[in-house]
Amino acid sequence: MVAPSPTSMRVRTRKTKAVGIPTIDLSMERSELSEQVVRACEEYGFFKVVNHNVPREVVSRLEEKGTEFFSKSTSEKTQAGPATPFGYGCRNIGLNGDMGDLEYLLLHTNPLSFTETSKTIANDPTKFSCAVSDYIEEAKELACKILELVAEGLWVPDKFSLSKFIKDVDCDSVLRINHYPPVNKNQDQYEQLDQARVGFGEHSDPQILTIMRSNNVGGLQIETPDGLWLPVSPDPNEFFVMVGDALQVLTNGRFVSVRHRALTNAAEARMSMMYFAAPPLNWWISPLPKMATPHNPSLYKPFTWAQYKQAAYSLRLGDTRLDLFKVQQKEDTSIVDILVQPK
Ligand SMILES: C=C1C[C@]23C[C@@]1(O)CC[C@H]2[C@@]12CCC[C@@](C)(C(=O)O1)[C@H]2[C@@H]3C(=O)O
Ligand SMILES: O=C(O)CCC(=O)C(=O)O
Ligand SMILES: [Fe+2]
Repeated sequence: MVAPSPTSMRVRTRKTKAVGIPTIDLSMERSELSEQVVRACEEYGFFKVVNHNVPREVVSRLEEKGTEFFSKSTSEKTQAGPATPFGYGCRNIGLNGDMGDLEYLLLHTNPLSFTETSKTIANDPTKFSCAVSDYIEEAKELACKILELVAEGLWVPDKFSLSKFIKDVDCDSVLRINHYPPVNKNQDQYEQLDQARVGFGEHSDPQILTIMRSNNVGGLQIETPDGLWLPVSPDPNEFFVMVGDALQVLTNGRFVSVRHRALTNAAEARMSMMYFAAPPLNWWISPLPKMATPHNPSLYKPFTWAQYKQAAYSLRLGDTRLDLFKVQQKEDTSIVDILVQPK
C-alpha cells in the first residue's frame, strides 16, 4: 500500500468559521418551504433537513451492515474490491492518484448491479442488498422531494422538471459508505502540528444532488462563498443536502455546487452514507428553459451525463471540472466599451 505523502494529506485546522448551516424543516408550509430550500441552495449549496420522514430503522440497518463489513479483516475486505467500478476501496479515490485516509464501499443503485456486488461484500448478501435497497429508496424519495421544492421555489412551470432526471429506471445514481478509522492522537504527527488529516479531499460532487448522513462523529466541512471552511456538526438523525455540479448547470449557475472535504481528527471512527443522485448516462444536461433566457444566456455548453462523468474521471478530485463546459465569454468587454459604441 502506498503511504500518503505528509504534504498532500494535511490541512491547517484553524481557519474555519462558526456560523450556522441552514436547517430546513420539511414539515413546514409548502410555499415558505420551497423559498427556504432555494435560499439555502443559493447561499451555501448545502443544508440540513429535519422532519424528513425517513424511518430510523432503514438508516440503522444500513449502518449496521456497514459497521459489520468494515470490522472485517483487511484480506476479507480486499476480496470485495477494487472499487473500480464498484465494491471496496481503501485510500485510493478515483483513477488519477487521489488518496484519502478512508475506506469505502461504492455501489451502483441499479438493483442488478448492487445485488451482484453484495455477493462479494457480505456473508448474507440478501440481507445486505435488502438494507441497501431500502436505504436507496428512501434517499431517492427525499432527493426527489427536494428537487420538486426547488422547481416550485424557482417558479419553474413543471414541478417535476428536475426530479425526473433522477427518477428514471436507468438513472446512474450511486451510493457510497465511507469509513474513516480513528486517529491515535498520541501517535499522530498531524495532531502535534495542529493539523488534521484529510479523510476525503476538497471537491464538489459531479451529480445533481447528494443526500448525506453520518454517525455522531464530526469531520465534514463545507466551503462558504467567502472561502472559509465551515465545520458541520454531525447529526445522525438528520440528513444533509449538497448541490452538485449538474444542478449548477440546470439552474444556469444560480446555484453553485458546494465544495466540501472530510477530516479525520476524531478519536472515534466516522461513517458517512452518501447517495449521489444522477440522471441516466445518455441524458442531456443544460439549463432549464426558464433559467436561460436571451438576457441571461446559458453559461454552459450542453453535455450528456456520460460526457461529464468521463471528464470528471479524467481529472483530479479537487479540479473544477465544470470549467471545461463553460461557454466562452466574448472578449472581456467593459460597460464603458458598450456605452461608447457608435449606433
Ligand atoms: C477523483 C474522482 C473520484 C470521484 C470521481 C473523480 O474523478 C472526481 C469526483 C469523485 C466523485 C465524488 C462524488 C462521488 C463519486 C463516486 C463521483 O461520482 O465523483 C466520486 C468519484 C470516486 O470516488 O470514484
Ligand atoms: O464523508 C463525508 O462526509 C464526505 C464524503 C464525500 O464528500 C464523498 O463521498 O463524496
Ligand atoms: Fe463529496
